[in-house]
Formats: sequence, structure tokens, C-alpha cells
Amino acid sequence: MQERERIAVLGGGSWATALVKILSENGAEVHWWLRNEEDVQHLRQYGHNPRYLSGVSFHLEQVLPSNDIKETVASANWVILAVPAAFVQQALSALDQNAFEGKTLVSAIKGMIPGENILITDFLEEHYRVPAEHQCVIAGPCHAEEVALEKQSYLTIGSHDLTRAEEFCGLLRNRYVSANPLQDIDGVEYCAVLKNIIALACGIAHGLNYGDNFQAVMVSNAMEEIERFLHAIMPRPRNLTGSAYLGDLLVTAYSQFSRNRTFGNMIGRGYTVKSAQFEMNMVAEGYYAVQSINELNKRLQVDMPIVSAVYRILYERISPGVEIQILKTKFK
Ligand SMILES: NC(=O)C1=CN([C@@H]2O[C@H](COP(=O)(O)OP(=O)(O)OC[C@H]3O[C@@H](n4cnc5c(N)ncnc54)[C@H](OP(=O)(O)O)[C@@H]3O)[C@@H](O)[C@H]2O)C=CC1
Ligand SMILES: O=C(CO)COP(=O)(O)O
Repeated sequence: MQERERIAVLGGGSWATALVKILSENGAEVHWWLRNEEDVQHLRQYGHNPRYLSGVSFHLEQVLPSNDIKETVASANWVILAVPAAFVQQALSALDQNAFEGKTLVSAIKGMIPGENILITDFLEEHYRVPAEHQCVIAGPCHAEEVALEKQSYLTIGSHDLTRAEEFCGLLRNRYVSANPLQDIDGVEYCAVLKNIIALACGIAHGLNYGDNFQAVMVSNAMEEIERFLHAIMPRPRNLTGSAYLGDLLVTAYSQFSRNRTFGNMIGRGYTVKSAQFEMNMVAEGYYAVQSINELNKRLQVDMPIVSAVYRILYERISPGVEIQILKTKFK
């Protein structure tokens, strides 16, 4: 009999929960690290994550929840990181530098390490010596909430090593998930970071009562902004209309499930950053990412009017109304 794949999933939020569902239902043995002891106890007793996608049931012979990150990582060949970027350093702090030796690391994170302003894959290479070719990223337009409902979804697995990416695609594919490999790992990682910032801008405009006509122009201008940034930081031929680029931007910009759009909408309606964060109970990666991209762009000097507007609104307390009014004059 073929041995089961052993996969570690690190993180207890919506995306980690959705990934555990897909992987365990496909027959893998999933070692699942959650930071909260009570959540682990609840999962062990009832087979549900009490706080995220709580309607999803897990078979406990295949899903092994734990608070012990060392043991969780040591038990698996594949390690999936699904913690919001801002908490990655804290989450991994109990692990030593060689903890990931011989394993494939898969980042499901759409964010950057704040302060260091680097991608997750670069962080893993620099701090945990994980070679670039041992890494994958999960990209594509896919909300955890729709995975829970088993709605048709598409994922793109980025990796320098296409064989490894294809192997991981095989662990994900099922009745409602299609998965395809792609070599542009840095491009999809940066694009995922940027689309969250654009979704904040879309939410802000919606909160200010701008309509679909304006948002469509915002999104098409955003695609040009993303293209300029990618060309400056990681030039290579890529098809930006692909679902891991344009598709991911569209789902975040328009979906009712989008954390970033929801957060932006609250800001547009006059909430402070603190009150919007308190109200949401989930993490809008774009809030942290806009600071990193703004910092990187001091060197690159790419023309990024939407990203700059979001930065000024969130970090310099410039009025959302004023910033969107300025953008209005720049769009065509
Ligand atoms: N949700 C989605 O559909 C998708 C998400 N992603 C990406 O997945 C990553 C994880 O996001 P997602 O699952 O949505 O997260 P959620 O917003 O659903 O949940 C927030 C998570 O952050 C944790 N958290 C909050 N505050 C802290 C803190 N101070 N220290 C440590 N952990 C904290 C929470 O832990 P606790 O519950 O213990 O408070 C919880 O696990 C992000 O990079 C996101 O962009 C990618 C694709 C789809
Ligand atoms: O990246 C995501 C879906 O592809 C999730 O981010 P949002 O919740 O902000 O849309």
C-alpha cells in the first residue's frame, strides 16, 4: 500500500482550515499547528475549528491538531505556512535554524515580513536556510469560505522547481479544486501582496460611495501599476491576465469574502485603523504590506499612485476622501 503523504500546516485561521480540509480529504496525514491551546482541545474533541470555518468537519484519524510546533514540523515532509505575514517570525520562533532541513516549504501567505520588507520565501531562505528550489507558494483567486462550501476553485503553485510544484498540485486536486504549476514564484508572490493593497483601495472607494464604474477603472489602473512594479523588481516575461495575477486581484477587489476590501470599506466609512481591526477579527494583509511596498519603492521609484494613496490614508492619516479625489484626476 502506498504510504500517506505527511503534511504540516502551520496556522489556525481560515486559509489554514481550508487547506487542511482539502489535503486531509485527499488522503494525506495532516499535522496541524494552532497557537491556541483551547482551539486544539476543541478540534480534538469535536473535529471542528471553533473560530474559523467552524462548519467544516475533520476526521481525526487523518488530522492531528497540536500546540507543539517542533513536533508538528518534525512529523512531516511538506510544511505549509498559513500564518499572516506579520506573525510569522513569532510563530516560528520556537524552531531552530535547521528545523526545515530536507523538507519542502510551501507558503500560503499573501504578505511580506514587516520591517525586513522581504517575501516569505526570501525570509525562509535567509533565516532558515531553505533553498529556493525546495520552496513553493500557493497563489490564485481562492477564498477559504468558498472552499468550505466546495465551490469550484483554481490554485496556482509557484516554484522554481516545476516537478515539485506539480507534485504539490497533485496533493490539492479534487472534485472542486484545480491546481496548476507555474515557474514565476516571485512574480505571483509580489502580485498577491499588491492585490491586497488594491483591494483596500477598492473598499475605501466603496465606503466613500463610489460605484462599480469607478471601481472598474481603479482595477484596470491597478493592473498597470502592478505591471510596472513587477517589471522593476523582478523582470521576466509573464502573462498578467493569468488567474494567479489578474484573477487574484479581481476576487479580492470584488468579493464579499475579501478581508482587505472589507477593511478598506470600513476605513472609507470613517472607522479608524484600530477600530476596523477590532471589528473584523480577521487579518487584512494589505494593511502591513503597504508599508513594505512603500519602503521598497523608495529605491525603485515606480509610479504607484494607488499604493501611495493607501499608504497615506493608513499611515499618514490623510483623509480617504481627499486621496480618492486625487486618484480620480489621475485615472483615464
Ligand atoms: N482567507 C483566505 O481565503 C485566504 C488567505 N490567504 C492568506 O493566508 C494567510 C493567513 O490568513 P487567514 O487564514 O485568512 O487568516 P484569518 O484572517 O482567517 O485569521 C487570522 C489568523 O491570524 C492569527 N493571528 C491574529 N493575531 C495574531 C497575533 N497577534 N499573533 C499570531 N497570530 C495571530 C489568528 O490566530 P488566532 O485565531 O489564534 O487569534 C488566525 O490564525 C494570509 O497571508 C492570507 O493573505 C491566502 C489565500 C486565501
Ligand atoms: O487572497 C485571498 C483570496 O485569493 C484572500 O484575501 P482577501 O480575503 O483580502 O480577499
